[in-house]
Amino acid sequence: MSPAKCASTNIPGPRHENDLLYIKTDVHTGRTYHATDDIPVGSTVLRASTPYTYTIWKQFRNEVCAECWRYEGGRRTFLKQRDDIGVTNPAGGANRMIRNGTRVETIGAGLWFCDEGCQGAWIAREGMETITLFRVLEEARRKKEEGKKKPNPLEAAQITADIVDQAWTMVCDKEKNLKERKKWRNLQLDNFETDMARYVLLALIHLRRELEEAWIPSQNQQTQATDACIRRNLPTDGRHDLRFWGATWNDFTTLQHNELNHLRTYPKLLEDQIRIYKVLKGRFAESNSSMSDHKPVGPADEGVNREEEQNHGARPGHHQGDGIGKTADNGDMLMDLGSAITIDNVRAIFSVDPGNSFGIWEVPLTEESECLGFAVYPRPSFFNHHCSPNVNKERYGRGLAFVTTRSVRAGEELCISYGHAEGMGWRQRQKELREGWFFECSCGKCIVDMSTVDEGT
Ligand SMILES: C[S@@+](CC[C@H](N)C(=O)[O-])C[C@H]1O[C@@H](n2cnc3c(N)ncnc32)[C@H](O)[C@@H]1O
Repeated sequence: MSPAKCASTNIPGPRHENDLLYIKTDVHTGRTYHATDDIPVGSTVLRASTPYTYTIWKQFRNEVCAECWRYEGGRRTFLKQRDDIGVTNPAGGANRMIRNGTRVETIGAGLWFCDEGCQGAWIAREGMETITLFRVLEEARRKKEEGKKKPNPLEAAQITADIVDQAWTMVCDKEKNLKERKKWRNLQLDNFETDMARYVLLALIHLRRELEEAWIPSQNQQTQATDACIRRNLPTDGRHDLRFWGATWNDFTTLQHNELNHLRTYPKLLEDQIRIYKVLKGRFAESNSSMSDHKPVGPADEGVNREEEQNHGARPGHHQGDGIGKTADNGDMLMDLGSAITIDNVRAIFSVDPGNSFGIWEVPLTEESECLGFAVYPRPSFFNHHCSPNVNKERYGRGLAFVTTRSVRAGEELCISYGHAEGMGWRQRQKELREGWFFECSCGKCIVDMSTVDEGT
């Protein structure tokens, strides 16, 4: 693959997407995009350069570039950079550089990159501290997958709004008990839960940054941002600002919430979500959290260096703190996530995922493409579904472009297809959309097909 394919921000199309679209609310299908003017076939009507939050599944994590999402059918040789390894650290506090001739590793943050360009771009947007936060979360990942001890998971029929509220109220009550909360620091997550926790954590980090009026990127982050932009021939200010994640928390949370539908379909998820909340609260929002205690681990558990641990048990510049102003191993200040990790926020993040997220599909898209993860892009989530859509979604790196597949008249609704509806009969399409996206499709094609459908079609 040529380097140009790594340029995730290089998406064709207009910069001011709202010139072509407006949102109108329909009583049956909610908010939906319409064309402001006649639009020719092949026009990009909307693009999103990066999701607000996303996750790449663990099984693909070391095969996919964390920045441009390049994937080569499981080959790994193109992934030259990992986490923040090799990143120049003006603060001088790096813990995983070459020390006494030995590479010192801590547990990985689970980020691999094609090259320094992709690594720099990721760091420019997310900040070095996000790597440290991911590393802390990865420490909660169970080393071995175990069968879960969940004797009596709720049945779908038992899931009601009251039951879900009650379950979270119990968590809220337990949270008041210091002894109970201390236990949360050591809770572990299985692979699926950790992957979901990464999705939640990234959204919380973005929220926290937004709230943190006083948050000023460190000199190190600014240098990284500027370098990455220069390398990619991008402007060094404005759009590629450190605070740019494609949308705001408000954009993200105004998406349709689907908590109840989702939990009714997968009742077991309620326990997973609660466990994830406890882990996030326990590790990122408690005094003396594992962020402060973040240490190298031993060779038996992923490239450990015991000597390093002994020598640097209490590393310089490393607070055993109260969650505020902790210092990361790289010298940057770690943000305090405590105020962002609330039950309401975590529930909102979970309830936006179903029905709004886009699968991160291997490109070029074929029948055999792998689904590498999922991502939520707030603006594109206002596209409604149509079984014969007039807009197609194309992935460019971590960005999406939405392109008309035929000419569209001013005022016409612009729709994409959520799944692989093409070629399916009406009943099958309805079933897929009901089970996967929780709605009865009332697109123009379904209305026509419903009236002409034969029994059993
Ligand atoms: C990704 S959101 C699209 C934006 C949504 N209309 C809103 O107001 O937020 C998906 C939701 O839109 C509605 N929707 C989308 N396409 C639809 C269709 N063809 N028929 C009925 N409802 C649809 C359903 O409520 C679905 O859960």
